[in-house]
Amino acid sequence: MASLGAARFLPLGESLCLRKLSRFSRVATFHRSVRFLSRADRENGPLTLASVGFKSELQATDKDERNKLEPLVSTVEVAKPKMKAVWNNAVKAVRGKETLEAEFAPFSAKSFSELGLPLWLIERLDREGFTVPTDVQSSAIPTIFKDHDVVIQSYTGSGKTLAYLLPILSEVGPLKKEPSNGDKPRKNIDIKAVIVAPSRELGMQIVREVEKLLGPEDKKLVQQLVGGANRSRQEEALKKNKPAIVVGTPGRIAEISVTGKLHTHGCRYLVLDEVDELLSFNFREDMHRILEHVGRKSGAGPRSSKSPITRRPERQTIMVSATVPFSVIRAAQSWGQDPLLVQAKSVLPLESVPPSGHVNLPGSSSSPSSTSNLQTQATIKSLPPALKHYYYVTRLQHKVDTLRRCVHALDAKSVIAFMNHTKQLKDAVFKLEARGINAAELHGDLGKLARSTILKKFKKGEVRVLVTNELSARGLDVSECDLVVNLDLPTDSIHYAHRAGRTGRLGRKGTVVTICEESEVFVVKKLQKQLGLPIQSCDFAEGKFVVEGEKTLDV
Ligand SMILES: Nc1ncnc2c1ncn2[C@@H]1O[C@H](COP(=O)(O)OP(=O)(O)OP(=O)(O)O)[C@@H](O)[C@H]1O
Repeated sequence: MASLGAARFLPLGESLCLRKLSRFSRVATFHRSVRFLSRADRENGPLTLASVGFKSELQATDKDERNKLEPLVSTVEVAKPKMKAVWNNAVKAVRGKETLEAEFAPFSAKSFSELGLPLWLIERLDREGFTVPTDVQSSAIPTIFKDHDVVIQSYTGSGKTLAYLLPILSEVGPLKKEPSNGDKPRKNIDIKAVIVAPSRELGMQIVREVEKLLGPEDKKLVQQLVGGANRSRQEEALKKNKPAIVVGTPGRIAEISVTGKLHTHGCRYLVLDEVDELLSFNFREDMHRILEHVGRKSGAGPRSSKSPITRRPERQTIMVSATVPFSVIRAAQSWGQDPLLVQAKSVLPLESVPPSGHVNLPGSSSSPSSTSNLQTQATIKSLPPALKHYYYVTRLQHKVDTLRRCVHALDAKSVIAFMNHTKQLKDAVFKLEARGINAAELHGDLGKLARSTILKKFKKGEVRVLVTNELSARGLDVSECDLVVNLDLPTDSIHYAHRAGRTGRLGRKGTVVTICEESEVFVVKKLQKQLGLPIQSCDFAEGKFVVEGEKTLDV
C-alpha cells in the first residue's frame, strides 16, 4: 500500500537546472565515492566513510589544527579521476594523483559546539540537559547545514527529532527573525519550516520539543496545526503570531493551505517525520498538496507539462524514520534533490541504493533480492541493540491475565500494550482495572482532549499500563516506558520495530514481550528473522520472569 501511494503522487521531471552549482560538486564527489562504498561493502562489511578509505583531514593535522573543525572534510585518493572546474574547490592535485575532498560529518562529536550550532541554542540545550549529541545528530546536523536533502535513518529513540530541529532552529530561531523585542510579530508572513507528522500525538510532541528550546519568550515562533483541534483558532493564531515553524498532521496542514491562510511558498525546510508512514494511502492527497505547495516558488508561472511542480531550488527536504523501505528511497529521490542517506555513523548518496536493491545498512551483509528481504533491510538496525525481546505462548482468553502476570514478574512501572482492535482494547483495560492494575485506553475513537489527557497521565506515571493501538506506535517518546507488550501481533516487522521502539529509548533498558497463541509462533519466528535479533521464549513461573534455558532474569 505504501509503495502504491508513493508511486501515484511522485512529482515528475524535477529539473537539474534548479540545482545549485555547489550541489553539483558534492554530488559528483559522492558519485565517485559510490564505487568505493560498493567495493568496501563486499569486502569489509559495515560501510562508513572511514571504512572505504576516507581519511579525516583532522587525523592528518596536528593537535591545534584538529580543534579547528571548519571545514568538515575528508579525503579519498582516486586512481584516474577526470574532473572539471565545476567541482568548486572539491579537487586538489597532489603529486600526479588527485585527491577528492568530500564533506562528511564528525560522526561522534563530543559537544554541540563542534557541530556549528549557534551559542544561544547551545545554551538552551544545556539548560535542558542536552550536552552531548547522539551519533545520528553528529552526522545529520552538519549534513543539513550543508543544504543537502536528506533521509535520516537510525534506530528508535536515538534522537532523530533534534537531529533535524537543531539545524532548523539555528537558521530560523529567535536570533534570525526580525526584531524580537516586545510582542512585535514578524513582518514576514511566510512560514520558514513545515514539519509533517502522521499523528496528532507526535505532532504535539515535536511542538513541545521546539517550545522547550525556544523558551517562553519565543515559543510563539512555533505553531501546531494538528487535526482534532479547533481550526479557526489555529488560523487566528497563524495570523496573529506569524510563526516561523508549523508542525502538523497532513490533513490539517493541507486543509488550511487550501484556504490560503498558510503561506508556505517561501518555506525553506520541509520535514517529513515518519516518512514511510506518510507514504501510506490515507495521506496520499494531503501529502500531494503539501509537496506541491511548500517551498513552491512565489509567482511561478503556469506549470509546464514537463515539470508539474516548480519548486524553489532552496527548499530543503528532510525525511526521517527508523525504518526506510525502498518505497521511501524512491519517493525521496523524487521529492528531494540528490538526497543523502544519513545514518548514525555514515552518510551515503541515496543513489548508491540500486533501483531494485536495498538500503545498504552498515552491519548487514546479505544481498537481498526478494520483497521480504527488502523489508528485512528496512528493519535491521531500526531497534536499539540493548532491547530484549521475548514471546510467551498462551490461549486467546488468557492473554490479558498473562499481561498482568508479565507486568508483575518484570516489576514494570510504565507499560505500553498494543492491540489491533478498539473493542478488545477496551475490554482489556476493563479486565486489568478489575484486577487492580491502573490502566487506560488510547485510540483514535477518543477526542483530542481525552487523548492528550491520557497521554499526560501516562507520562506522569499516573497510569501504569497504556493499552493502545498503532496510533501510539510511531514516534511516541515516554522515556520511562520499560516494557512493551504485543497482545496482538503487529502486521509486519516494520510495525513490530516501531511498537518495540517505545521502550529502551536513548540507551535505557527495555523489554518487549509478545504474547501469542500457539498458532502464531511461526509469525514470531519470521519477525525474528526479519529483524535479525533473537526473540526468546519466556515464562512467568511463580511471579518470576524466566527465560527458556536461563535463570530468573534480573531486570
Ligand atoms: N543529545 C541528547 N542528549 C540527551 N537526550 C537526548 C538527546 N537527543 C535526544 N534526546 C532525547 O532522547 C529521546 C528520544 O529522542 P527522539 O524522540 O528524537 O528519538 P527518535 O530517534 O526520533 O525516535 P523514534 O524513531 O521512536 O521517533 C527524547 O526524549 C529526546 O529528548
